[in-house]
Amino acid sequence: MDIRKHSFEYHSYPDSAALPTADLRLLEEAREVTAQAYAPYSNFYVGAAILLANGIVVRGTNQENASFPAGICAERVALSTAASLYPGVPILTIAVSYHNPKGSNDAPISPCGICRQTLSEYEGRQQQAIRIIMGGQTGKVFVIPTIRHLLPLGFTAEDMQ
Ligand SMILES: O=c1ccn([C@H]2C[C@H](O)[C@@H](CO)O2)c(=O)[nH]1
Ligand SMILES: [Zn+2]
Repeated sequence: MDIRKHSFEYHSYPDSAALPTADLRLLEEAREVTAQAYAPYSNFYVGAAILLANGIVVRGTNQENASFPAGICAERVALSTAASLYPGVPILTIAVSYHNPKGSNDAPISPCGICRQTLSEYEGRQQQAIRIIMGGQTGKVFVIPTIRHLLPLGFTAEDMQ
């Protein structure tokens, strides 16, 4: 038996003003697009903005449903849209933000388990890291260099070979 350990490094910025310009721009898009979310059940409005290698930004929002499990997160809406409109174009970075009208908006949120699995699949397919920027409307911002860090010991296509 041996003991193994996972740890990872990421950047934590005190607020978005400290971000490199391109990252700030992408986070601003994620913040902005929260206004297009359809979240009448949770009232938690999430926005995602994906920067593609061709320079195009694709945005997505959470889309809820009266049948709750049919709802889909902003990250997966943005990923599916990017892959459908620009197949084969690598994803460089995804920024995720939210608007929580009844609570606080000043801390980063991190993707749910299903989105981590989905993000991992896209990262695996393109064989190039996807960076992820997480931030609220204000406050601290985290920048994580690869999705791999968010899903240690994740299940992948290789496990079925
Ligand atoms: O990273 C996240 C976390 C939550 N949600 C959505 C799912 C649901 O519509 C609402 C509350 O969980 O926020 C996202 O879109 N992305
Ligand atoms: Zn999710």
